[in-house]
Amino acid sequence: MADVLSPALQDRPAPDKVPDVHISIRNVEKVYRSQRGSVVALENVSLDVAKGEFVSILGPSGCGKSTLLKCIAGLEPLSGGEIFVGRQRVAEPPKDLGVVFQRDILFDWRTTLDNVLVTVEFLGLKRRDYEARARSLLATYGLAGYENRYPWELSGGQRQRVAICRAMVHDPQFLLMDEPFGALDALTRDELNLELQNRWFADRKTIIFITHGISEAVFLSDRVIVMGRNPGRIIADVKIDLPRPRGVAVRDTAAFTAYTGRLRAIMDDANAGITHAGVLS
Ligand SMILES: Nc1ncnc2c1ncn2[C@@H]1O[C@H](COP(=O)(O)OP(=O)(O)OP(=O)(O)O)[C@@H](O)[C@H]1O
Repeated sequence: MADVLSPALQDRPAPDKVPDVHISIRNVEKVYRSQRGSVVALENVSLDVAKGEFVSILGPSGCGKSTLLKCIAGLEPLSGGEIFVGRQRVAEPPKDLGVVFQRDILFDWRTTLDNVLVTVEFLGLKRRDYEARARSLLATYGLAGYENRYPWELSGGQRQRVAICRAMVHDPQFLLMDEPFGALDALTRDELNLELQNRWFADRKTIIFITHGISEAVFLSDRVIVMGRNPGRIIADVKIDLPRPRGVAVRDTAAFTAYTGRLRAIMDDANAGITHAGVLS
């Protein structure tokens, strides 16, 4: 984990000239303006995510993690810079995208299966073409037999599994996850981390995962990005070089502890407002 300066992203070739870059965030600025003044939520944020890569974003509250995610998802207009998903410059929500939010936002009047198929309806796709996949995804996430239950009949962990199935039902190539397990108890969170990792290992979707959990980020990720605040910006980019697939026992290894220790120190600096001159690799 040597400290090295990364090459300036603006000096790299255009995203459509780099075949394995899936998401390219280039010099992104986001300013929220209101009658009470302006908030610079993101300043000069640049990040490339490769196809099939699992990248987590850590950072103190208010550093712009959710804003960045909404910009990638085409849900917030940029104040500057540009974002590419594949060869497409993001101007509206990309179809090839699944999003999971911290709160599952299931519709109470819809069954589990109908909640999963919401995405298909929203995208104007034919429900019958996706029903078998929806059932199979639910089975993969341990929800076979729950297809006709309503959200209020499910536990928090089960609801979040439904939300993940809903994000994946149209087989998108990339997933954005905003603290999807933040509201769950530690045991359920561990279980879902393991499931997500195994699923990712099989599918190799490109995933950007926001979390406050350092251990969760190290466990799941190929790289962990740390953001600082005022203004929101990237202060570190740490490659997690641990063998895959990872079992829970990896957390007891010295290498894992070294990563969490290093990231905790960077997070402490971020909380204290200390700026890192370079980017870690
Ligand atoms: N719609 C908005 N209008 C004005 N300011 C906003 C808006 N949304 C977010 N902000 C501000 O932008 C900054 C970044 O917010 P954001 O929600 O992206 O941070 P975050 O890192 O996701 O925080 P948390 O970890 O607490 O969820 C904060 O200062 C926040 O107050």
